[in-house]
Amino acid sequence: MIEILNLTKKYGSFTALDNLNLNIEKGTVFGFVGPNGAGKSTTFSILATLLAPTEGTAYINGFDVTRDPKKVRRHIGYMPDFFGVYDQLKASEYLDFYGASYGLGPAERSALIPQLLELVNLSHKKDSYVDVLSRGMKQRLCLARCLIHDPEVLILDEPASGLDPRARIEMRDILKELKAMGKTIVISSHILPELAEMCDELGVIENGQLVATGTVSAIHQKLKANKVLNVTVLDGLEKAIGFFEDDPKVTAVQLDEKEERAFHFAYNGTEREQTELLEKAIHNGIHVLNFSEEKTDLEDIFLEITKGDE
Ligand SMILES: Nc1ncnc2c1ncn2[C@@H]1O[C@H](COP(=O)(O)OP(=O)(O)OP(=O)(O)O)[C@@H](O)[C@H]1O
Repeated sequence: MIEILNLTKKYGSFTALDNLNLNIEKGTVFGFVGPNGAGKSTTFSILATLLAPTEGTAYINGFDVTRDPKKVRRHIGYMPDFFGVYDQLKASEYLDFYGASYGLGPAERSALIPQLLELVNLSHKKDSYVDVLSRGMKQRLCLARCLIHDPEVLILDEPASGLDPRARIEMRDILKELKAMGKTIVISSHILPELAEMCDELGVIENGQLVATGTVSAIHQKLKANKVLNVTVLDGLEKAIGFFEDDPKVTAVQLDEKEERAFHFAYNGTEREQTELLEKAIHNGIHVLNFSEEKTDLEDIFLEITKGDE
């Protein structure tokens, strides 16, 4: 559905996107995550046909964003990270205006607009002026605007930014509904846990390069290969450290600063090898009080993947 091929964007001598390659299948919710300035908006602007790449291109539904921008636009709904709303219009008039600019007739618009307002939970605000809506409501109205021509692909640049937790949940639920409707959704955020909840696949972007792609669990798994194990012993700390240091899959053994008798190390063995290591330790007379894996949450993973960023 979306194919990104060798996409590169330079601003003068600065490379904002560096040879991006990616395939996104129909019906996928794909999350682009990366720190500020990583290149998310640049990628989205190119996909939305608003910015020309320096090299490479992207295809949406088979149409080239550089050669066939008009056709591409028919297939996409784009929500930029910053958008203006017209303050002299009511919510329903705002959608009516956009519907008309997409060439929908009056009858079609008056049938569609209540449905869209309902989808984004704004039916009760149809007669409110757009400029007095809350930020979350404005974001949802903007999302409704993106849907007016029933595009197959939605390109949403940080749709949940600046929203409070409740508004985020509302936005997430709406995206779930859109996924259930079969839309292909590309969404960006610099908050990994927020994206992980609603995406099928993730691409981590840093300094214009895709540094990891895959399902949320695959990315998790990949990083878990370098897990950290914590060990506390009842006594014989030195003997215990010596024992673990001898294992070829153990590296970087370090004493715990906060707890006596405790240390941790990086471990790249499998789960089975990990259980065998514990059995062997006990067999060798190490009095193990605690043997546990340090929990890495998604934030840690994000920091780990993007640790090259300043
Ligand atoms: N018009 C421009 N001229 C020069 N540099 C630009 C321009 N637009 C973006 N950049 C630079 O390109 C890089 C990528 O910017 P981009 O807006 O794509 O990042 P982003 O991942 O969307 O960041 P954020 O999360 O802060 O929105 C940044 O270093 C930015 O300063």
